[in-house]
Amino acid sequence: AQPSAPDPIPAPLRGLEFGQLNFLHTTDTHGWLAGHLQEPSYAADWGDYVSFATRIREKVEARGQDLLVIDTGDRVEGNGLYDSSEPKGVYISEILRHQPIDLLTSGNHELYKQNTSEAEFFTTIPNFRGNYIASNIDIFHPGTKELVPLAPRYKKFTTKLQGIRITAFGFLFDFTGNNNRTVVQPVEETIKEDWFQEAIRDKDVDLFLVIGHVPVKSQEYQAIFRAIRSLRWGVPIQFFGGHLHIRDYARYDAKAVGLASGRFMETIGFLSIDGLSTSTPVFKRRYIDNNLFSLRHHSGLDEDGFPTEQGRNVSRLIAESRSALHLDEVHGCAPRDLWMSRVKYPSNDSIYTWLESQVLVDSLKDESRGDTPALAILNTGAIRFDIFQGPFTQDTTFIVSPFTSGFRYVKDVPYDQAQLIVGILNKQPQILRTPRYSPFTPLAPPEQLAYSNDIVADLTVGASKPQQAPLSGQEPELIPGYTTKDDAGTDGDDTVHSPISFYRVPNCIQALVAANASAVPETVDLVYIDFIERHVALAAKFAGLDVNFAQESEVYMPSMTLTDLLLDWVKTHWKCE
Ligand SMILES: Nc1ccn([C@@H]2O[C@H](COP(=O)(O)O)[C@@H](O)[C@H]2O)c(=O)n1
Ligand SMILES: [Zn+2]
Ligand SMILES: [Zn+2]
Repeated sequence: AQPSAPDPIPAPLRGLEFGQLNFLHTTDTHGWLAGHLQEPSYAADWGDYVSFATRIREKVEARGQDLLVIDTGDRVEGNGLYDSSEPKGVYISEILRHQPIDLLTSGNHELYKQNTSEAEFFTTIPNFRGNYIASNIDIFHPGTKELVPLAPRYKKFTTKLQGIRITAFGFLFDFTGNNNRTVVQPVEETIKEDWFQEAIRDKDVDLFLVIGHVPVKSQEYQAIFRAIRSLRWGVPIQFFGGHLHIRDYARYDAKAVGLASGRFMETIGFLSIDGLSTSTPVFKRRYIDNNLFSLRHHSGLDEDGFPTEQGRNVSRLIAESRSALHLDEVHGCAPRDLWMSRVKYPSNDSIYTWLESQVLVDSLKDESRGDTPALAILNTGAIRFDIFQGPFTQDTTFIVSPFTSGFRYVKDVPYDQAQLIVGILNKQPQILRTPRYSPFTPLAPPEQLAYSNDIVADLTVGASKPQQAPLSGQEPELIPGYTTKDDAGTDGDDTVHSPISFYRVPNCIQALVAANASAVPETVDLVYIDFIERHVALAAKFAGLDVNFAQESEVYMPSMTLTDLLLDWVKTHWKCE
């Protein structure tokens, strides 16, 4: 049976302040279109979002105002609904298209693999007829082999009710890990192109709208802001961003702001602009917790009035898709919660400590290498979500570890030098993982940024697994969750939460896998996830190793991915009572 999403939770809410032009924004949904089945705060699904967007549109249009719905990429990779189908993504693209999205663009995850970028080209882009923009991405057309824009570079349009004239761009940050059938032009170069320079010289524009898979506090957005502002000092500029998986709001000047709306369908971003043509436009932002209590409240409708027929159909489609994919099939039962950053690393409840000390030690072994000890290095970014105590399902498998990266190794490397590599990788700034905060937020001197076990106390951070809303005595107890601090202050979240502590996580972890755990080996097989090969190769050089990775590395445990390794371990070790 399909488990139903947890009941909505009553909590103190801040309302939406509508304006002349209103936006709803999602980013980095990573396939979580079924919502969070184990977390009441984020349990609404894409069907509920379809109903919500309709209800908000009805509300603002009744006041003569306009609504635009935006998505800024990374719609793929990270959830069983996307990753467990063959081919990947077939259910997701069918579900996504039922939300009328006015403007959307690509994230880096749409470009890691050739299949994924071609699915964008042949399915998602046609599904959103004319609304998908790709200002700095090209693709080699799979038929003609010619290099062509992935989608139109920009779009000029007017809004439905007020005829607001908008020129919209859609950018990806300066990403270099894309597959070789695509080309990502650095933003700083794209903005010198004639088409961009002409577009920003157009005088008949009331608003420049820049959507992108780009952090709102980034050099890329600063460059776009400067390019537009240097020519068009009086025109408002609205940015929507993503990629860092955080809630964030940036104020570039009195007429230019940017909003980032979190990750994994936890957040629906809301933004309104009033007084567009005045010298002092007013911007209001809200980060909505994606649950039915919030969505109904902001729509001003109850359980019966809120859902639309279309929304209900999409929720049904999601349930049917999950069923077809057997996402609720239980592979084992986790005996306790394991956290990515809610506890210190290393510690008993750290998912990374569990990986190092149990999963890798028990399961990493290439039969062809006999008893040769291995030193295994993983990037912490390969793990995407916490594990909650209880059933570990087919869905959990991909939620925790969606990527198809396998292992590679270099034989017989001196252990003394190999064991230095992880330390070198962890001295780098955030590579190989998504930082939970903006790199522009001053946190600590740079030398301390690499990795320390300090609590990250007052950051804009995400929440995991909020408790049920306990009401004791007169005072409602707050539910732990997002307590966002951004350029407009601390009142952005719709739900008033108590804060959650987060701890820094290193870029990489390592485990020594050896038959005789107490002996220090002379040489080891240096094993690593193939995704991080170029970083490991560079760090190995710094460690004094003379290894040509392109020539000397080989596949370790052929056709075994980290996902397979984890799942096998869970099936063997986490039996349900
Ligand atoms: N095969 C892969 C692909 C990605 N990663 C990790 O994901 C990070 C990027 O994800 P965003 O959602 O933040 O764009 C990347 O930095 C890696 O940490 C991976 O491990 N393996
Ligand atoms: Zn992402
Ligand atoms: Zn991203």
